[in-house]
Amino acid sequence: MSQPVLNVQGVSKRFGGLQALSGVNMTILPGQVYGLIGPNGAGKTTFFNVITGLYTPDGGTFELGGAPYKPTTVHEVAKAGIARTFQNIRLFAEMTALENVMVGRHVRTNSGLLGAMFRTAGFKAEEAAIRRRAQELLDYVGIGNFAHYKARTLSYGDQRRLEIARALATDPKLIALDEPAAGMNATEKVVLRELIDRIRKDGRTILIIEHDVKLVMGLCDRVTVLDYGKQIAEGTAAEVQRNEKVIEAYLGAGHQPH
Ligand SMILES: Nc1ncnc2c1ncn2[C@@H]1O[C@H](COP(=O)(O)OP(=O)(O)OP(=O)(O)O)[C@@H](O)[C@H]1O
Repeated sequence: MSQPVLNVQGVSKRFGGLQALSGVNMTILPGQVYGLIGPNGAGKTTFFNVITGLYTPDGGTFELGGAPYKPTTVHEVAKAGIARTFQNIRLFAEMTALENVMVGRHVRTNSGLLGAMFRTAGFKAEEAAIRRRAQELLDYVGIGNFAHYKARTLSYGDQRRLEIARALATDPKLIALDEPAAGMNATEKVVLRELIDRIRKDGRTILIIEHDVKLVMGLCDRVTVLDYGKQIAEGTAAEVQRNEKVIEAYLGAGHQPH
């Protein structure tokens, strides 16, 4: 078996009296699209926030590409190789699409602050390379024509694609998408699905939280289901879909996986 991209075991997180995550395990192999689903309040966002350094876990072990990593700060996690998008889009609204992606790329650059201040030759060459790469990524996600538009002027679907481009700019080992289809219409969802498929085909590994169960089932190689912070099922989309506990959790929450 190939080395997992992400291997986390026993992840726990408590908020006061609420056990938001209890002993969650996840192993994601290279090239997989891995889905994380569950009813509202199940702990999906908390899990994302823990593995990406936004929340400090109460317990758990964390490995990325076979090496332990400490999910202590967002910056450290980005450097270690996880890039994420957010349920509530977080772009620099007044910056252009291109600039937003360039910011993402800076995680991987060498010229330090002094280089930037004195605009050294090395800095300028690096900046030009970053700009080229950022434009390529905008083209890749299908919004290359909007490179010079301010992020806030883009449509909702395009802002989500811009977030994906920015995440890709860090050359992540794992790209974590937090409800990428939220608020999208049916046509935008089809385009998103094609994009995620393409990202996978290009050798990336993807973790995705998604409420649209149909999208998850069509896209994911494996799926984990959380309910009240506990992992109630893990397996292929087909296995998870016919799991009694999963059906019950969704029926109890008033909606059914289909
Ligand atoms: N910062 C926080 N402080 C206190 N409680 C929190 C915090 N973040 C999440 N919780 C609680 O932890 C539980 C899990 O929430 P979480 O947002 O992870 O669920 P979710 O599965 O992402 O839900 P949704 O699908 O609605 O986004 C909920 O009961 C929530 O109220």
